[in-house]
Amino acid sequence: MEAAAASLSGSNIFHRNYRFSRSIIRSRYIASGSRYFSNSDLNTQNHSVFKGPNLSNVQIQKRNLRLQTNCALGVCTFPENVMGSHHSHVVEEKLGVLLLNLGGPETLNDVQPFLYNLFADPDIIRLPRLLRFLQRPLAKLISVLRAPKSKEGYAAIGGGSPLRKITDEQADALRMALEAKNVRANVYVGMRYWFPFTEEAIEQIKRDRITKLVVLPLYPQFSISTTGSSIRVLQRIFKGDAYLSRLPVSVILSWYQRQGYINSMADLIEKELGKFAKPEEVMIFFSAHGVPVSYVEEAGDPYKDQMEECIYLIMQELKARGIGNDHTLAYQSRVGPVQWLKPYTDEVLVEIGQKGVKSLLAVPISFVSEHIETLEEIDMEYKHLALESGIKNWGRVPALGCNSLFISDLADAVVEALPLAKALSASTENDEEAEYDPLRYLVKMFFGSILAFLLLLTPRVVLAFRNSLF
Ligand SMILES: C=CC1=C(C)c2cc3[nH]c(cc4nc(cc5[nH]c(cc1n2)c(C)c5CCC(=O)O)C(CCC(=O)O)=C4C)c(C)c3C=C
Ligand SMILES: [Fe+2]
Repeated sequence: MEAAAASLSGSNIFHRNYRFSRSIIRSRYIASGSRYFSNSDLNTQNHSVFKGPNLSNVQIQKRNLRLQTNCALGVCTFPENVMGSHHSHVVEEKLGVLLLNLGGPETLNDVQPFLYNLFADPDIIRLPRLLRFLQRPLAKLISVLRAPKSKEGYAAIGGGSPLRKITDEQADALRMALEAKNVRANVYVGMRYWFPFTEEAIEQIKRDRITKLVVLPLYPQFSISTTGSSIRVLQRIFKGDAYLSRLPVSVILSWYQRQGYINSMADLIEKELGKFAKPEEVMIFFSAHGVPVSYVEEAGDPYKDQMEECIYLIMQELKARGIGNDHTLAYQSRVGPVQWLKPYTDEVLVEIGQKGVKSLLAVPISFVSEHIETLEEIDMEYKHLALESGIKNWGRVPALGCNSLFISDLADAVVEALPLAKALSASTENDEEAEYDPLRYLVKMFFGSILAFLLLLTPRVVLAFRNSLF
């Protein structure tokens, strides 16, 4: 988020279907094709100067357009809450930082309702508009079917997700890092699918009479399914709320390109490489959480591009330190019968094992806390698969968690976002979401359940789900 919010005009850089249109976000994504980053727009060190290998001018131009999504939102105001700054305001400024995260079940009994919340999210299962009435019945069905497999995973890591505890620790660490930079702030945690829900965090923010808010999703790269989904929730909550719609807010959409984050990832990799007998022979294996291909190709999700750039930047940093190992990127954790981003982690592990790679360092890249997909999927399933496929020496980079360089960099990101805070003044024009009507909801649920049930009896669907869900 080292970018400033330059001109906030025009259409959306997410092409075609995916639009944050009815939202706070729409008008603030920068889209003017002719506008390239100027030095005053961005910290050019990490953005306009960056050139990936073998990119044509058109690609670079496209890439720069995409990079503009990294800009924080809003303009003006000043860091009144920076301790020691002088101002003549009568109302005392109270800064809030809202950390957004996914959330995870804390007990095995939470698993099915957690999965229901996840699959009921239209940014996770993206149904065509005409079929949206099926969302909740489908979510119910899929969550019930998926729960046994998920429960096994959570049982294997101690009976629940560690995400809440880790995120709370990160919130605390961030508050202290801000304080060390003379910025006093309340730091809140808002989860998308489990407690403490984003709605609860916002309620607390209102009770605390926060006067300026920085929203910081704990996902380094932007995806429709993660940051995008959480921002939609914020839009819904802010809309129509007199206090919230006037609250100056700055949203940090992605921060994978920040030097502090890149350096702390490089530090972790360098340290883990040092544990191998022959560090230079180790393949660095980045494993990112996948998303369905349609997100990227049809909905314009910048996730894949940002992931590739992120890895490029980390490898550049390692190269600058004299570390020139081979590396590769693959995508893990696919769910359901659709195509996900390739290559798939499990397939690549087998392939490189068979090709004779003997030492491998797994680097989880899309998330900054330990969770089921690092502790169970990578540490157990993928490690087993890799060793079976001929890899002899296995290592895994820990998630960043409360790494002090990393947290300090997040604190810098917050400070940089402060002057960009702007009231979101939610617009209701063209609102797609129908007002809540209980009768309409019941009718939808009834017919939706019947349809979902019939759909599930279709032999093709039965087969697809059996292979991919359980
Ligand atoms: C950047 C990170 C993530 C992306 C992108 C993402 C997309 C995505 N996820 C699912 C389905 C599931 N995800 C689940 C757990 C889960 N997902 C992420 C991160 C991203 N998801 C994390 C960190 C976690 C773990 C949370 C925890 O409890 O520790 C699960 C539940 C676990 C399981 O059953 O495997 C599901 C299901 C989809 C469909 C999707 C994109 C469309
Ligand atoms: Fe996920």
